[in-house]
Amino acid sequence: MVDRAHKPSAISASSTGPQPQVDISADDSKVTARLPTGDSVEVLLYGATVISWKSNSGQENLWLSQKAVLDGSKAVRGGIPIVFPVFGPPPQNHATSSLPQHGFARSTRWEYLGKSTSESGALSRGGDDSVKLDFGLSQSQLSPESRKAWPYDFSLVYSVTLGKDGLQTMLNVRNEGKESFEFQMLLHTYFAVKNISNVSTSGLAGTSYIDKVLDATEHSSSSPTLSITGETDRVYKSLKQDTTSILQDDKPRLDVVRDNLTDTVVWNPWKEKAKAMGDFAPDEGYMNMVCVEVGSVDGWQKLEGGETFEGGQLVKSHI
Ligand SMILES: O=P(O)(O)OC[C@H]1O[C@@H](O)[C@H](O)[C@@H](O)[C@@H]1O
Repeated sequence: MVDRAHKPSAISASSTGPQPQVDISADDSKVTARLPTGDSVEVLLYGATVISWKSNSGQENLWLSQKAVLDGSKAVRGGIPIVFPVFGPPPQNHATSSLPQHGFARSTRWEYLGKSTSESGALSRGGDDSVKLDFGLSQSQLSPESRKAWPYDFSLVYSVTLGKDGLQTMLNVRNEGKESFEFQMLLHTYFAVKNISNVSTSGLAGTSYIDKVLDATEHSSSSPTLSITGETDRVYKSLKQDTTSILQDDKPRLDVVRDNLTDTVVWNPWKEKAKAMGDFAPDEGYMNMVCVEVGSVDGWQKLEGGETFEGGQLVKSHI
């Protein structure tokens, strides 16, 4: 059971005043929330994976594979899987070495901690409602294998806030033990796009990146935009701009604003790799997605006993 008391609220929430018209339903596998404006979000308890975020126009903003496994037997291919406590294949000779790629958070069932609603939060200008859904994961909820592989006393609170102006997802990490630990975190967001041929991203210039497709070494680019024209797997480090924008046909489609995080991964598997993934469908799905993943993955965050760290993103959709 995660203690929610340690969690600083990502937006102000209130339970007084007129009852907000937010529709929330929760069952054994997922939590769904819909605002009076029509915006909606669906969060699977497995991995606390956001699997759908629709704007009031009905437009889906996240890409989810048609073959995504949603029964809790495999990390979800699509939506927003949470990467913790290690990004990518774990390095040798590190406390995370025995963990699987991207850690355990995306493949463990989380607990729904409840909701709070607000009429004046950061995502609800002009008196409209927003809703914050909290999910928790702590050491006692891990499988025996994960607990053995990473034997630290931690708790995570993941807050998913839906407002008419966007979706905010914040991860709060707390060291509940006495021994310090190191971790990386990343929100592996699969964004839906109309056609990757006419997609570019901006806000990533003027900084170095590791190109995992080319040679896993450091590169830099001064170009203000990045077009995705083939397999792309870049880790941008210590970004100066807070916002990475996804443009479709030269028009802003989504803005991804980092909060207390410095790094961003841009990933598209392209044709061959997409086809080789058993849970990636349809084969041409790579044309309709791009991952822009905010995180802290360059080096490690260290928490002493009793310390907390919080980081995440605010995503705004232009349609
Ligand atoms: O197949 P997975 O484990 O979900 O990982 C998908 C991709 O995730 C990205 O974040 C990594 O940069 C890629 O290297 C990786 O291939």
